[in-house]
Amino acid sequence: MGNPIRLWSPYAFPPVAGLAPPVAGSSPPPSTSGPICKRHSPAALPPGLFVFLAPLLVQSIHPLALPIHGLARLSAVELKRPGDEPSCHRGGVAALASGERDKSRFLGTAGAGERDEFRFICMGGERDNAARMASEDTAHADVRNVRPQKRMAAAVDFDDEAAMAMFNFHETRAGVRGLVESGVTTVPPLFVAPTPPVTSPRRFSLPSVDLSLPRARAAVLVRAFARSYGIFQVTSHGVPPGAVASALSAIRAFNEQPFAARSRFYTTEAHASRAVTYATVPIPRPTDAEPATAPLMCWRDSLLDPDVRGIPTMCRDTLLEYRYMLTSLGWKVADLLLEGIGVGAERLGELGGCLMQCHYHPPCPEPELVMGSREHTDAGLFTVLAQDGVGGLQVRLDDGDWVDVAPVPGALLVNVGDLLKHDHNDLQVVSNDEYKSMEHRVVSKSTQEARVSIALFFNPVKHGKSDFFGPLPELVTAEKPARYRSLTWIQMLDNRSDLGHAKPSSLDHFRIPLN
Ligand SMILES: O=C(O)CCC(=O)C(=O)O
Ligand SMILES: [Fe+2]
Repeated sequence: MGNPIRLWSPYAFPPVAGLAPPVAGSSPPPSTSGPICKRHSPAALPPGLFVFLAPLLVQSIHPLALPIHGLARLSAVELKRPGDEPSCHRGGVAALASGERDKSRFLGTAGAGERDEFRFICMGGERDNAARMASEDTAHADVRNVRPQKRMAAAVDFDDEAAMAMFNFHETRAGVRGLVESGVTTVPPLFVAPTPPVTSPRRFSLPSVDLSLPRARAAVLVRAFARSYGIFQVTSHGVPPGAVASALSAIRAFNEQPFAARSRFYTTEAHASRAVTYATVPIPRPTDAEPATAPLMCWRDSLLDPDVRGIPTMCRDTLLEYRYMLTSLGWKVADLLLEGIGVGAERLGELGGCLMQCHYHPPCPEPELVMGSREHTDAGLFTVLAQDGVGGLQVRLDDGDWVDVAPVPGALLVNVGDLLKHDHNDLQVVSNDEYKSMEHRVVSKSTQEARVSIALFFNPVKHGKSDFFGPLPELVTAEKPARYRSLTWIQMLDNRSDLGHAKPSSLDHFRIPLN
């Protein structure tokens, strides 16, 4: 089989040096993420040409693919198993490429997601068809619970070309770094931000807390900065600078290995037996304003949630050590955040969910056109972030301006998440709006240098259907009534997937209007 990438449309990707198709059985099935987007201009490719090329394309990208005729539209359904608790904290995205049966043959597999949902993207079939096919083809799903995915049902018209381009991109298993290696001089359309990110020239210094200060003083500062910004940096945090530098270097080294070595890890699926997902995953933003756009892929490759079993050996020890140290720092920060709102540290319970995401932002030939990470707030309790010296992280100030957060050697960033949970109480929700979560994003700053960052998300340990978070009772008074209804982690994530990860926050859905 030749190179699986065909230069067939403006969305096509150039060949990647050394690229070989995955060997059947040696790697997970091809997968593509399922952002939610609407149909956009069909003018990019004459429909006749598309129909003509589609069978060739599908055959060329997967050995099992059979010709299909009339690749008309994409459909999606979401399946949920009733009563299931979320089993892992990962986005569950599955891919289906169409094939023989009713033009909807299952080629990808379903990924168990953070809400045990399965999202199928079927090419060539209508939604009902997709639902039927999905229920026939997977043993995981309860047919009675097949329901059209909320937004996709309304805007199911994924753009065929864009979705196909995404499929192709993932098929290369080479990531964004692969594009750069192939010598692209322009950014493929899938990565072009609908609105190029604008940076305000204003200088912004991130507030800083020296953790070697007396505890009471540190708590006052943490409180002040968590209230006014929702993001601050910590110094004298006890994590040796060498440990941070080594972790960042290990991620760089992993991503800069030759294609053959790194592509083994490339998958967009959450794999039970491989707790690492190395992929470029778009952050969907269903609320994107008209004109509708194709899914925006971020200019980055990420190792998501590397757990002991899955971390590539070349960076395993370094990352585990880093994670261990950062977890103790996380405890310290959690203590201070709670103390800052007058809640005893003994109420902290267990900070169970720690999720690590290691981002590699390759240099970009047209940095002004891409997003390294789309604008968003973090969902959980808080995040501790390490970045190298390249820069690109930005925060949105209250007046809407996006400003650079210049990297400070040795400092780590703390970012308050939407949900500061404690036991059955809880953050911005728990803290009854004492703290805020700040919108942030990453832009590309360099045509030459790759940027590396590692985010460690501290999430609620209990995230079942009966684990409700709400404002801590001691923070609710006659003067300051509860600002949020109680919610579960699942409801929170559902709202994020419906309403996007950026502000106005999906949290607003749970806000109690003040008279
Ligand atoms: O890469 C960064 O600096 C930020 C990453 C981030 O915001 C995230 O992973 O949530
Ligand atoms: Fe973030």
